[in-house]
Amino acid sequence: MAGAPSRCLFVTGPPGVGKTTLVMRVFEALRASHPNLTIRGFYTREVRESGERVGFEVVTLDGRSGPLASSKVSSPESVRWPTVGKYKVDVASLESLALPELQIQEETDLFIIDEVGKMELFSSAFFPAVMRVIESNIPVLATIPIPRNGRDIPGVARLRNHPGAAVFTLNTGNRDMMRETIYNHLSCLLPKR
Ligand SMILES: Nc1ncnc2c1ncn2[C@@H]1O[C@H](COP(=O)(O)OP(=O)(O)OP(=O)(O)O)[C@@H](O)[C@H]1O
Repeated sequence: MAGAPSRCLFVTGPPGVGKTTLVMRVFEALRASHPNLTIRGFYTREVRESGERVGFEVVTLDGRSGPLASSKVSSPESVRWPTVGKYKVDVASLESLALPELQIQEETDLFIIDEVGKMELFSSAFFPAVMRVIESNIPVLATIPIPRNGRDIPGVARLRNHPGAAVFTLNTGNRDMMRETIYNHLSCLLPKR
């Protein structure tokens, strides 16, 4: 007998392949087809100045945004912030936007988490909050980085190997088909309201 359909959908793939775009298109499509569902979460997007990438920001699905990381920040407190490449990570800003979105609430029908990556994992509260979502019975669509040299960053392997997880690896040739597959999968999983 076939098992229960996966409730935790993880989208992975190389940088720039279209993970955020896929997740946001699925979100928009679900919002149109299932207007009464409560979908919570956040995504991350680049911040560009004069064509140059200068950082990333966190955007909640209800449209609030704040910094995630920047190459331009120079405030005194930022001296102690963790860095990824040339970017300083504003953990407090991430936490203030993302953590409330990951609270388990009965009325939530779907969580969207873009992404569980190196920057987000500098927050010691972030991964436990993601695990609570994964271990709840609420469906989740999340993005995770592709393993480097065959290795996941710490923590991400726990998501990938979680019972009930399905991992979708994107490339430019399959991303449109994957979007359809994920939308259809979630449509079957979500309540009909
Ligand atoms: N299906 C698609 N068709 C055409 N262009 C796309 C598609 N998906 C993504 N793109 C384009 O590719 C670029 C990168 O997309 P996106 O930011 O979604 O990638 P990502 O995998 O989330 O990147 P990162 O790893 O940096 O977070 C964007 O300019 C986006 O418009």
